[in-house]
Amino acid sequence: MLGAWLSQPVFLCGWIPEKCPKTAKCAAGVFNVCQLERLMAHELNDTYPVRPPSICALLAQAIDSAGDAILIIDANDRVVWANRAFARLSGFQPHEVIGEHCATLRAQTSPADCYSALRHSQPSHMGTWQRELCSVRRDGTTYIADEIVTPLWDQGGKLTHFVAVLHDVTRSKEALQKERLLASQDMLTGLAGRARVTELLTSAIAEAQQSGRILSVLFVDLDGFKKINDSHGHSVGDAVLKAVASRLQSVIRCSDTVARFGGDEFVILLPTVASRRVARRIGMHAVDQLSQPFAVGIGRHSLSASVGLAFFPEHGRSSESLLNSADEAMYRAKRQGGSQFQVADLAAEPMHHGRFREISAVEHSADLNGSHTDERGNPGTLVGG
Ligand SMILES: Nc1nc2c(ncn2[C@@H]2O[C@H](COP(=O)(O)OP(=O)(O)OP(=O)(O)O)[C@@H](O)[C@H]2O)c(=O)[nH]1
Repeated sequence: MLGAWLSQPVFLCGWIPEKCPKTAKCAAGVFNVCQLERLMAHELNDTYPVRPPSICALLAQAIDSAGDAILIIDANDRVVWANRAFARLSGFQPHEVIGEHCATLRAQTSPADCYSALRHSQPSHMGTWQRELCSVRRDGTTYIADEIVTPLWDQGGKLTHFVAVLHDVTRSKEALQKERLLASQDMLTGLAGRARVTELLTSAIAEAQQSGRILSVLFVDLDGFKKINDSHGHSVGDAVLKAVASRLQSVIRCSDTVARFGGDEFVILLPTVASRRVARRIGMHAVDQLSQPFAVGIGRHSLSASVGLAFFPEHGRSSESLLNSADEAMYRAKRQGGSQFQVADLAAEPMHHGRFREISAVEHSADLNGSHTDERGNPGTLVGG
C-alpha cells in the first residue's frame, strides 16, 4: 500500500546510491522525504557531478499518478494534499479541498469519521486503520470507499499527518445491495424472496420456542411448469407465476407469509397456526387452488402443484431442517404423481436432505426423539374451505 510505505523512512534511504557517504547514517535515522532531499543535496554535491532528481518531485509525481485516491490530512483534520485519482473519484479538484475540514467530504458528518478520532482506536498490526466510508462527490452524489489510513509521525514521536488511500467500492457495494434486495424480495411476483422467508422462519422458530404455539412450513413446487414455458414462451410462464403467487396469497391469513423460493418453488410460512389440522387444510387448499386452470393471455393453462408440510419442532428445529423436511414431503407428493399434499414423515428414508443444508446428526436425533405427530395429509383432497 502506498500509504503504508510513505511512512517507512528505510525505503527512502534505500534510494541513496552506494557512494553516499551518509548511507549508514541515513539507514539508521528517521527522515521525512524533504529532510532526506535536503540532506542529499547538501552531502552529495561533492560526490555527484550531476544533482540527483528531486525526491520530493518524484514522489509527488508518483503519488499524483497512483490509481487509488490519496489524501494527506493534518492532525487537525484539514486536507493538505489530494491526488488526481481523488479528483476523478470525488469530482473535487485538489485546490477545492486543500485547507478544508475532512468532514466536508463525508456524506454524514460524524465526529468518528474524522481522522483525528482514529487515534483513540486500535490500529491494525501494520499500524494502519482500515474502514469503509460513505463520502460525497462534488455533484452531491455519494460513493463508498475502502480507506486505509496511515499516520505520519515526526522525529519527536508526535503525530503530524494522516495518509488516506481510498479505493472506490461503490459498484461492488451496489451490486451486493441489489443481490440482497433480490434475495429478500422477488421482483417478478412481489412476494418475499428466499433470504427474507428464511429470516422470518428463523425468528418465528424463536417465538414458537417461547410461546409453544404451532409453527408450520409448506413447500410448494409446480408440476409441469416447464411445459408452459416451452409451449407458450417465458412471458406467459411469468404471468402464470404471478397468478400462482396471488392464488397462494388467497389461501393464507395476513400474519402468514408466501415467498417465492426460486424458479417454480414457493414457501408458505404459518408462524402461528391454530392447529395442525388447519395447517393441513391450508396445504390441501393450496393444491386445490393451483389445480384450477390459469387464464393468461388468450389461453387457459392447466397446472398442478406438489405440496409438503413440516411442523416445528417435530420435523426440524432450525429453518434449514424444517425447510428440508417440507421439501422432502413435497418430493414424496411429486413421486406419487403430483397434484397432492404430504406431511413430512420422519419414518421415511430421507431422500433430499441437504438441498438447503445437511441436518446435523444431533438435530436429526432430536427430531426422531421428538413428539412426532401421527397426523397425515390426505393426498389431493380438500377438507373444508
Ligand atoms: N417464466 C419463467 N420461468 C422460470 C422462471 N424461473 C424458473 N423458470 C423455469 O421454471 C422451470 C422449473 O423447472 P422444473 O422444476 O424442472 O419444471 P417442472 O416442469 O415444473 O418440473 P417438475 O417440478 O418436475 O414437475 C424451468 O424451466 C425454469 O426455466 C421465471 O422467473 N420465469
